[in-house]
Amino acid sequence: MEIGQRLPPHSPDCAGCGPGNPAGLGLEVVRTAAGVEAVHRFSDAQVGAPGIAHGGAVALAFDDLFGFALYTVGSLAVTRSLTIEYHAPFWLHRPYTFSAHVAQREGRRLLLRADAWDDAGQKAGSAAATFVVVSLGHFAAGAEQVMGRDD
Ligand SMILES: CCCCCCCCCCCCCCCC(=O)SCCNC(=O)CCNC(=O)[C@H](O)C(C)(C)COP(=O)(O)OP(=O)(O)OC[C@H]1O[C@@H](n2cnc3c(N)ncnc32)[C@H](O)[C@@H]1OP(=O)(O)O
Repeated sequence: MEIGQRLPPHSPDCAGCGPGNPAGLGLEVVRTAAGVEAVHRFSDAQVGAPGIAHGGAVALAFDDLFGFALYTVGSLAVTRSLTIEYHAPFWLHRPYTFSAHVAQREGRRLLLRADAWDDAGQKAGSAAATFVVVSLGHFAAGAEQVMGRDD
């Protein structure tokens, strides 16, 4: 993976980054020297209080970006805990730069950190997460369910 390279979505319909999910954020994520980065503008579909992105949508952006940071360590892992600090409102339609990296690894535990800045360079949020490394089998039951569905 080269610096600046666009990374592939987790799945076509991923709520964070899937291009086929009209209700998703549609994050476009690139590799950086330290980890991964995405510039995102929250839309009217992610509103909470008028003009401000819903905190859950902001958490989705952080969580999904952490999912991309896994590419930098080549491990398959899932979120076990996620903590968000909301330093300032995330205004709709304004660009925010999210960056994330893997800070530490202890056995199956990956400790991840992320920050988000507005276009004036003010920190709007930060996040910390514990991901736990899983095998491909972790996703098998969900994939079977999707393939067997006819609705
Ligand atoms: C068909 C193929 C399709 C493939 C397609 C692939 C797609 C690849 C997509 C990736 C996509 C990412 C997208 C964004 C990220 C999500 O959205 S992930 C989805 C949300 N997260 C989940 O659904 C996870 C649900 N939780 C679980 O399944 C289980 O709890 C887990 C996380 C697998 C862990 O269960 P477990 O394996 O039984 O592990 P457990 O023994 O509880 O803990 C493991 C270790 O972590 C430690 N630990 C547990 N909790 C904590 C904590 N809160 N703090 C610190 N340490 C902790 C434990 O102490 C233990 O440490 P060690 O004893 O090993 O030193």
